Amino acid sequence: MIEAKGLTKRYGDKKAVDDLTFTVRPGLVTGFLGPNGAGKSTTMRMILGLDAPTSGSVTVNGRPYVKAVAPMREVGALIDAKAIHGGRSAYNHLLALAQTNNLPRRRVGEVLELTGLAQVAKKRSGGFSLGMGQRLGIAAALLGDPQVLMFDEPVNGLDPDGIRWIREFMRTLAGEGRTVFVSSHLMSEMEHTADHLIVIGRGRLQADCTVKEFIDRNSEQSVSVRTPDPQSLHRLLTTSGARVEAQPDGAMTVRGLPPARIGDLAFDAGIRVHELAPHQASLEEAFMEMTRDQVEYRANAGGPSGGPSGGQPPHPGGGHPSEPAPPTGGRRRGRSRDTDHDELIGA
Ligand SMILES: Nc1ncnc2c1ncn2[C@@H]1O[C@H](COP(=O)(O)OP(=O)(O)OP(=O)(O)O)[C@@H](O)[C@H]1O
Repeated sequence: MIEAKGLTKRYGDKKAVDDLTFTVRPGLVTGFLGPNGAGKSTTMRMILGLDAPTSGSVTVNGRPYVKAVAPMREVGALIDAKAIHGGRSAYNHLLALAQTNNLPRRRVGEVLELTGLAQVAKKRSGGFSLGMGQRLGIAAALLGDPQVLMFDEPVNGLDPDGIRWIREFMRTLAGEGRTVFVSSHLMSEMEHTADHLIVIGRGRLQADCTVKEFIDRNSEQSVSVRTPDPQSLHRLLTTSGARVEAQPDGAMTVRGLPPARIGDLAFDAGIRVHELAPHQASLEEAFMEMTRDQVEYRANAGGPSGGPSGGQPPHPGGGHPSEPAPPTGGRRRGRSRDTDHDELIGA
């Protein structure tokens, strides 16, 4: 269990983390979401005792993590998978960690098996693909068989197989009763992985709820309707209080009325309906809606973002650019998820 109370971190006059209070519970995958610069990495660093809070506190299993007697048995963390000695084999890397942390040698073999690295255990880790590197980072996190696991952007840059593997692995770890806390900017990924969400924006807590609650609160359901008589239905629905938007493919998107009411109104007016399809917003759409005023860095139309890329590990000693981005316009649709999101968060 991770508990933050009034957790605050200031850098000069900037509050990177601002009065965060939340609990990350065992047996669940808790997604930690926020646009670039929201304060996710700073929060994770404070949980691990790598940064000291300006005020407030955070505990792991009831104690500040720096006071843990056997740190690797309490928390396993994947913060920067590239932080390994490339000349060492996976086996030797894990063995060195086990020996310096007083963990049994047999755990090395066990975590290599668990993460599917047993076959390549004797190969130099410098030659590993990104996905194998992530597996090795996860193997290291599991070495002490900890109850609490923290992953900072674990699927960043992975191919679909690698993403699926990590997703299923996290679900298994939570299924074993462990606390799994994972930051990500890939909303579509979190939608399938997380049970619970903690969302922050500009350092402040924005939401602490289930994925479904978050979507319900931050998006409006719409209904796609097709009819051979669009003009009449458009008029009817508008006079009944709906907002109707004609789509280029002939369908209309209706907001403000539930599907059953739309069907009843059309039936009563003798208007045929050929399609009536409710659209549930995705987590990404709900997230965009909620955080559109809180995005700190964004790609310029003419070039790459001045901000850091999503999923960067903590910024050792280096500051971010400090230009706040202006609020975006309305919600945009009909584009690829990743393009849309990357542009918004400046990844
Ligand atoms: N060492 C530092 N010195 C000064 N400012 C910092 C430092 N580290 C972080 N910040 C600032 O704190 C804020 C939060 O940064 P943080 O890296 O925690 O956000 P994040 O949500 O993890 O974003 P990203 O996904 O870009 O890593 C940003 O405005 C950043 O500029």
